[in-house]
Amino acid sequence: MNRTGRQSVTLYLMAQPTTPAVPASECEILFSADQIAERVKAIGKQISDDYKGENIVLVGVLKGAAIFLADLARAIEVDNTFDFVAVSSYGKGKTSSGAVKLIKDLDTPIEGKHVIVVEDILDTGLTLSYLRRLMLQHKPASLKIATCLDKPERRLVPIEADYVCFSIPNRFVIGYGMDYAEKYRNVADIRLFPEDKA
Ligand SMILES: O=P(O)(O)OC[C@H]1O[C@H](OP(=O)(O)OP(=O)(O)O)[C@H](O)[C@@H]1O
Ligand code: HPA
Ligand SMILES: [Mg+2]
Repeated sequence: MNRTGRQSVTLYLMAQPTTPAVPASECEILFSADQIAERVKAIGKQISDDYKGENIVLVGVLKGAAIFLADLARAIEVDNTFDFVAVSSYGKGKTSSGAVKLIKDLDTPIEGKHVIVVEDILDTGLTLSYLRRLMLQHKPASLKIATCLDKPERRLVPIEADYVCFSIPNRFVIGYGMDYAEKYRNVADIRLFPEDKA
């Protein structure tokens, strides 16, 4: 690379937003791993009762829902398989256009199946209302939504989940699959990210 190229790489790297240097241990615990496990077990039991004798397809929304889905699938006592979709949303901050795009589709058809879309968090509702509309086009036998967290104060579109582990106030959370700038997904508890660092 010539001298000019090297200089522009340096400038580019300097312009990148820095990832937060907040250790997870400094973020207040909202729900401990034990509290989460207890609620996931209860929701798993509720789903098992509601779908007795049926097969269920759990559809996880990458990446946030991966950890909740892994735990929920094992807490459900009726036969279940799982699949994943991924979406990308544009400008989810103050400049949100509300546009959501599918970037990974289902691997297996869900027509005639009992489907539960699994999310880590229901926030503005834009992701799940887009996915609900999309899933219904595939003509499942039934369609429900399970979310680990619900942040109802933030809703921009009307949508409710059928199964909710915890309802939370309007605070940014990390852990148990949820990220800030892709970090903290592996944190076992659900923690409050400090307002002044977000
Ligand atoms: O109700 P909404 O306002 O649409 O927000 C909820 C969605 O936002 C987060 O995903 P994100 O798109 O950040 O991607 P990720 O799952 O890979 O973290 C979260 O995992 C939900 O999928
Ligand atoms: O509070 C949150 N934390 C992480 N990801 C999110 N996506 C929507 N709300 C949140
Ligand atoms: Mg997500």
